[in-house]
Amino acid sequence: MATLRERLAGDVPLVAVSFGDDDAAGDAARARDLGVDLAELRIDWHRSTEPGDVLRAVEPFRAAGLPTLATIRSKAEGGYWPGDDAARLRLFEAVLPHVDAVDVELSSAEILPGVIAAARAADRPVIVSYHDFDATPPEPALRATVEAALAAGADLVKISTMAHGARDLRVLAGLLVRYDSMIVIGMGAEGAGSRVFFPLLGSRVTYSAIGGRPAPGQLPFADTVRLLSQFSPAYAASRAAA
Ligand SMILES: O=C1C[C@@](O)(C(=O)O)C[C@@H](O)[C@@H]1O
Repeated sequence: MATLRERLAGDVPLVAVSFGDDDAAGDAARARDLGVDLAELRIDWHRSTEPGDVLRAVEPFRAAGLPTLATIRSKAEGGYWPGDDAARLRLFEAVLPHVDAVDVELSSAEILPGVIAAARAADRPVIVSYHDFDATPPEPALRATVEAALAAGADLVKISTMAHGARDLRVLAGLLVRYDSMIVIGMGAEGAGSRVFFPLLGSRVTYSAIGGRPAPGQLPFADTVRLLSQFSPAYAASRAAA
């Protein structure tokens, strides 16, 4: 079985679902049974962010054999992390050996080098991310963001911005034409098609929802699987083989 690092570097897009800690055991079992490729553990959604409690909520996903991505999203980028950055770095360090990859915002400049160093030490790939829940910045600004994330040591760069129409979708698609190792998402109703179409252009991960708290424009997991299977023979074959 390929490692998550190998799958992220491959040609077949992965379908992720985000989970909190409401019912980790049930979520992990459901995700495994449904064939979720990647469980994004939204630790900023957890009721307790004590490392021991977080590790207890991570464990069922590991036990189910699901690839895991730890995200502790800052409030500045739409998340709910209640603490300071020093505590966030400590939590990343505690969790890293127990997950397969991490996601950290480029804007979390104070902890970015520490998270990347800890991920390197644990040999885990790092997604360096950028979110804009209001708009899609112009292409030169987004290119500068991608370049900065790559310079910081990103294995993958994730750009997720609110898309208002064709112009924004073209800007976002342009990033996939220009760079490899990208995750690109157009959020919102007008971006929803990007969640199926951008993986066809090489975006490595698409995020979907099983109940819970869907991000703007996110499609249900079952719809994402159905549409991606229809348009990506490689994805359909990977599901058939799983
Ligand atoms: O950054 C992303 C993408 C996302 O915001 C989305 O729009 O699908 C959902 C988040 O959970 C994830 O961390």
